[in-house]
Amino acid sequence: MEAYDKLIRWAGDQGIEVRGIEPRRIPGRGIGIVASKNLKANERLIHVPTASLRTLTTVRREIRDALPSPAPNNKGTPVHALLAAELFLETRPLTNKYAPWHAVVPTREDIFSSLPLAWPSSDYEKLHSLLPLKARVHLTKQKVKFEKDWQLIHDALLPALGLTPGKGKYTKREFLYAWLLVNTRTFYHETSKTERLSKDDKMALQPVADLLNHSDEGCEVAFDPASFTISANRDYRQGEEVYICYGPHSSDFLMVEYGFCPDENSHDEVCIDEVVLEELTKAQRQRLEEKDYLGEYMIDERNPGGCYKTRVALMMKCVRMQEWERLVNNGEDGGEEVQKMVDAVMVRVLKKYLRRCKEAIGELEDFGGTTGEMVLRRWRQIERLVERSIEELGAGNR
Ligand SMILES: C[S@@+](CC[C@H](N)C(=O)[O-])C[C@H]1O[C@@H](n2cnc3c(N)ncnc32)[C@H](O)[C@@H]1O
Repeated sequence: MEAYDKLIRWAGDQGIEVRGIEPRRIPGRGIGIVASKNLKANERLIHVPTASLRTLTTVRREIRDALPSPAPNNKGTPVHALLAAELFLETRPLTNKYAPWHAVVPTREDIFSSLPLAWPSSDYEKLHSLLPLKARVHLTKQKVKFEKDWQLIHDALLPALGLTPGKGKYTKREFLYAWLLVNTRTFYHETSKTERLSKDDKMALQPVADLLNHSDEGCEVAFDPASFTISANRDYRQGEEVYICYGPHSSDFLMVEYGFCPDENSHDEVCIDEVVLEELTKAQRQRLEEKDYLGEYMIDERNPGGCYKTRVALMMKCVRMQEWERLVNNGEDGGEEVQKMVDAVMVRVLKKYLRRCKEAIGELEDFGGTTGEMVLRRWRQIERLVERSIEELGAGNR
C-alpha cells in the first residue's frame, strides 16, 4: 500500500475525516492535496477532532516537566520548542503511533535544501547578506528564536533525560529538522490551555491537513473547541490542487518561513527602506520618527509609487518643512504638482534600488550552486517589479 493510502487509513482510525480529496506528489511543491472528484464550494473536505491534533497537551509529560511551562508574554518554553522536542526525541518514528505521518513528511534533505535557516554554515553569512531586507531581518529573528530553543534543549531537556547533547541523534542539526518541520506545518489553534499565551504559542500539528500547500486564496479553515474543519472555498474539478492560504504574506516571508518563493503572489510587497532613508537628512528622519512615519517603505504591483508612508517621507524632499507639516497634519497630498515631484524623487530612488537588485543578482550568479537559487529568483522578481514601477512613474501613468 502506498504511504499516502496508509496515512489516510490511519487518519480514519484517529477519527479524522477526509472527503473528496487525496494526497499527491506535486512537482516543485513536495506533496499536496488534489480533488479526487469534482467538489462543490463549501463542501467539507477535512474534519479533525481536537483529540487528534498534536498540541501542547499531547507533548510527553517528561518533556514538559523538564522545561519551564509556556507562559503569557512569550515567557517560559515556546510551544514551538516543545512540539519540536517531542518530534526530536521520538525513539521509533517509523513504528510509533505517528509512523504513517512520519512516512510522508519532508525528509531532512527536503527541509535542509529549501529553508534558509538550514543553509550550510559555509554559505549562510554570504546568502544572508544577499537577502532582500525584509527576508534578512526575518531570518535574523528566526535564527535568534531557534538558538534560544536549542539552548533550552541542550542545557535543560537532554541532561534531565540523561541524554548527552551532540551524541547519536541528539544533535543541533537533528533538532533543527524537527523545529523546521513544526515551523512549516503548524496551524493557528487556541485551546483553554493556550488562551492566555501569546499568538505564537497557539499552534497545533494536524496530520493530513498539513499536506495542503499555500496559495493566495484557499479553502476555509475554521476551528472550535471540538474540531478543526477545512471546507472548499469554491468549486474544484477532479485532479485540481486544493490549497489553503497560510496568510497574506509577502514572498520574502514565505521564503524564510516556508522555503519557497511563489511565481505569483497578490500579497507580495518589497521594502525599499534602505534607499528611501538614504535620501533623508538626520533631522528629517527624526521628524518622521516622531510622526510614526519612519521606515516600512513598501512598493507592490498596485503601488508603483510606493505606499502612503513612502510618499509622505519623500514629500519632505519636495516642499518646505512647514508646508510638509501642514499637509501631513491635514492628511493632504499637496495636489498634482507636489505629487509629480514626489514621483520624480521616487523614480530616482527606484533607479538606485534597481542598481542594488542587479548587484545582488550578479553576486548570486557568481555564487552558483543550488543553495542560492531561490534568492536569485526572488531578486529577479523584484527587479521586474522595480523596472515596471519606474516605467509607470516615468510615463506618468499613475
Ligand atoms: C504545510 S506543508 C505543505 C505540504 C508539503 N508540500 C509536503 O510535502 O509535506 C508546507 C510546505 O509545503 C511547501 N509549499 C507549500 N505551498 C507551496 C507552494 N505554493 N509552492 C511551493 N512549495 C509550497 C513548502 O515546502 C512548505 O514549507
